[in-house]
Order: sequence, then C-alpha cells, then structure tokens
Amino acid sequence: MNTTEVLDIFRSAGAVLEGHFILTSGLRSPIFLQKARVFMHADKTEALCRALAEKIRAEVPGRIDYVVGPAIGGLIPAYETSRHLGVPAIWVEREAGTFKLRRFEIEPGARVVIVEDIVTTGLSIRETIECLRDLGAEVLAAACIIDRSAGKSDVGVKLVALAEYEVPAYPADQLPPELAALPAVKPGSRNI
Ligand SMILES: O=P(O)(O)OC[C@H]1O[C@H](OP(=O)(O)OP(=O)(O)O)[C@H](O)[C@@H]1O
Ligand SMILES: O=C(O)c1cc(=O)[nH]c(=O)[nH]1
Ligand SMILES: [Mg+2]
Repeated sequence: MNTTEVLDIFRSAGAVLEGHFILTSGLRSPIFLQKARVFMHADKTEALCRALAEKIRAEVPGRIDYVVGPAIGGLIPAYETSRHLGVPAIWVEREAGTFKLRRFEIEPGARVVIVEDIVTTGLSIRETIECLRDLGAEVLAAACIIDRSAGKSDVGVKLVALAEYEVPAYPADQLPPELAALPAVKPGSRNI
C-alpha cells in the first residue's frame, strides 16, 4: 500500500481535518489526522495494519515477542498489526504524564516493536522507548501508519512508516496569520 492509498482511506473516513490544531508536541498545525475516524471502521483498519505488518516483516529481521502500542492512539493499530504478525499486543499508558507498562510484565531481553498511529516529532515514540528500555526490553524498531515528518523525525530506532505525508507544523509563537486567526483545539489525550 502506498501513501496515496493510505491517504485515500483517511479521506474516505473524514479523518483529514482542517483548522488550527495543538499537537501533542505543542506545535500547531492547520491539518490534523483524526485517526480515530479511521479506526472506527474494522475493514479500513484491517487493510492498513495488514500492510503495515507486511512492511515490518520485510524490514525488521528476527523474532518479535511483543508489539507495543502507546495509548491512546497506538492501541488499535498495535492490536490489529499484532494479529497479522501473530504475536501478542500490549500497551503503555500515561501515569502522571509518563508512559508506563501498567498492566503487563515482560521478560528482560524481550524483543519488541512499537506500533504507533501517527508520527510528528517522534516524541511519543522516544518516550515509549525509554519506558521499555528501563524494563530491559530490546526495541527492534518502531512503526506507524503515517509519518507526518516524512522521514525527518529521529525516533532513536528504525522507523517503518506505511505512509509519509509532510504536513506543516509551527511553534506557537511563529504562527502564520491565517492560522493565528482561527481558534485552537487540542484533539489528543496528552495532559488530560
Ligand atoms: O510524534 P509526536 O510529536 O509525539 O506526535 C504523535 C503522537 O501524537 C498523538 O498522540 P497524543 O498524545 O496526541 O494522544 P492520543 O494518542 O490520545 O491521540 C499520536 O497518537 C502520536 O502518539
Ligand atoms: O502530532 C500530533 O499530536 C498528531 C497529529 C495528527 O495529525 N494526528 C494525531 O493524532 N496527532
Ligand atoms: Mg498517541
């Protein structure tokens, strides 16, 4: 599946939103990919995650013990991708703002792949890697449905992206006037 096909699925679900959005990194953007509107459809999610699992298999050598999804956005794609990889899916979630593996135990040396929905700056994946390495896991790679940085974000491990779609994002004090004129909304769950 190529970037055009991935974006067609997002557009068919009404998931490409236009406005003034506050991203999890604090950056502001005129475009927000509301993945939840894709993941509400099992058939669309299955098609995306099947393709992502194939790309992971092709690009990440060796045994995978767990797929790890950063909550909330990573929960559904990690689960569906894990089904195609034939391995269990677990997740990290925020406790006082920091990602923790609250509900599971993994053995030291466990070989894991992180599966995210969207990458913008890579911050959420880097936070997930820190949590997993503190537990002794070996993070083989990270994967995502759409990389909004189009390969520019450094997540600290290999990043397998099903699609690369470069979207503008600005620091809050450097907004273009047309963006500053719109009320800002923050769709994600960080700090809630
Ligand atoms: O690469 P980054 O700059 O970290 O941005 C991408 C992250 O932002 C979103 O999560 P968010 O914290 O907004 O909450 P959500 O998972 O509940 O959507 C998305 O799910 C990624 O985890
Ligand atoms: O950077 C983000 O927070 C972000 C961007 C985006 O398009 N979609 C999303 O869920 N999060
Ligand atoms: Mg997220």
